[in-house]
Amino acid sequence: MRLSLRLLNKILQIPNLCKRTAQRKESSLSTGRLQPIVLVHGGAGSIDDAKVPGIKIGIKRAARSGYKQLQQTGSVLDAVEQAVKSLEDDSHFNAGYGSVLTWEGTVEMDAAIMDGTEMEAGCVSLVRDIKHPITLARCVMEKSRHRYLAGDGAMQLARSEGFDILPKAALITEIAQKSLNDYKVRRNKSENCKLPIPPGTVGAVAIDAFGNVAAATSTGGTMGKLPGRIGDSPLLGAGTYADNEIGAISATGHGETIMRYNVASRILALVQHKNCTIQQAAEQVLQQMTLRFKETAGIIAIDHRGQLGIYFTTPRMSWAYQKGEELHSGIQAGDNQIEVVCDES
Ligand SMILES: NC(=O)C[C@H](N)C(=O)O
Repeated sequence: MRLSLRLLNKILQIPNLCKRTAQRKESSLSTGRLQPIVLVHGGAGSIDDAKVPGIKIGIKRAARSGYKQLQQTGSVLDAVEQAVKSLEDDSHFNAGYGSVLTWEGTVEMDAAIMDGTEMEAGCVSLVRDIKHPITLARCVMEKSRHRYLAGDGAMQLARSEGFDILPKAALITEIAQKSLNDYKVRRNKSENCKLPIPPGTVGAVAIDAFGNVAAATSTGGTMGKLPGRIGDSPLLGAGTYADNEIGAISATGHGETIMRYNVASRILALVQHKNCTIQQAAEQVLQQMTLRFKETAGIIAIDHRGQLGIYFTTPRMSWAYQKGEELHSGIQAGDNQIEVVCDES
């Protein structure tokens, strides 16, 4: 066992930067005394000041609606799905309604959901004309014999499971159309114009009182992407992951890099094998990724004891979480605004 861990660390080339703080605790599954938390993000990137107020409202609403769902059904999977649905409905975010457009002016969405208890997962890519790709991802997990469906096959499942298929262009907002037009103008002026990563991918992680965790991520991808392009969000171990023995993660940022660097797996490996806190692990992996690839990203994460990791190498990332009556939120490094909220239920 020792040998194989050493070997794994060598293969991953994990530097021993994190202190060994504690032995792994007994499974929290036996205690049932953790404080449930739902933590969400609304994408990492350069967020315009003008968009901040709307994003703040949407991100806090999503954390609260996921938390309420957790209280009602006790299911972390329901909680992350509900939080992400709330963000998919909100045009401030690049997921569901408000998704960015492909070079052809169409919407193609990716999503994944993962349950840390059974390590069950569902993923979809190249999904069109449905409001909630995250629910379709869950459907893949629960209703199909596969774990990942893309394109026509995913749409066929959506139809057979009774999803509303919206008229073409129903998910396209004026802002998304204008951003694509502007990008095409810039790109025509200079071939080298870098593909922008519009923030707004959304994600959620949650933990219940027993230490069960789940993760979910949903996105329209990158603006002006080629049709058929798939990002990191639906790839398990890159943009999304959950394992009750370690924790749950949702990532956002430059998908082509996050998938190559296997961001979620690397962070969880540091927590599991190096006794890093999830925050230390997130900082280390994202800083290394940014150094090596010159590309940026952000993550939200929760470990199996309910410790949080929130970190980004982009200028901003919107996030919020509810824990009991406390609603925490932020958008810039160092932010942590705390409000007390009371749910009527
Ligand atoms: N804004 C994002 O987070 C984009 C997403 N990671 C993708 O590459 O599809």
